[in-house]
Amino acid sequence: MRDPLTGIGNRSALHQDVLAKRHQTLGLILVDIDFFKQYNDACGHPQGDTLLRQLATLIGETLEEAKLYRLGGDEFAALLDCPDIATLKRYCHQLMDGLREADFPHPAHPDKKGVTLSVGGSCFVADEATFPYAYEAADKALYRVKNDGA
Ligand SMILES: Nc1nc2c(ncn2[C@@H]2O[C@H](COP(=O)(O)OP(=O)(O)OP(=O)(O)O)[C@@H](O)[C@H]2O)c(=O)[nH]1
Repeated sequence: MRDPLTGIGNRSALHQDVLAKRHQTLGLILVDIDFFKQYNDACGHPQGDTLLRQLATLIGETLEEAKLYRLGGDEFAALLDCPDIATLKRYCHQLMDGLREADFPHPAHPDKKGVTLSVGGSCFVADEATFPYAYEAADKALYRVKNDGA
């Protein structure tokens, strides 16, 4: 249940890990690369693959406590123990700080920035019934950020 490109877990692994942590309070952080299509078009698909691997490493290094997953395409997830929203926010800031420090170039970024990520998260008590809602909340938060151009 690993993603062959990055070696981290895949979507099924995320579901399995949530169920294994039933009744625990968890944070789910979803991460999506901005303008990845343009990155591939400008740098080539193999370099796009390299960026995906580099980001998997970066997310792992900046969120040491988390388990990581590639959900498909340019989407990643991190799952970690998280007692409250303040902790979740701290983790999200930690990730964005790590990305700024890494300063990956993106030659076709429309805002002439390096690689940027959209990040959204939610806290939930793990259960098969709560997970879909937690996922939807994190996904909505991510797309609010993406649409704001943050
Ligand atoms: N290099 C590489 N590219 C991939 C892989 N899987 C998906 N993609 C590419 O990821 C891109 C995702 O495109 P979109 O979903 O439009 O995402 P985006 O360009 O980041 O758009 P925004 O998120 O709205 O900024 C597509 O061009 C896919 O071809 C992969 O394994 N390797």
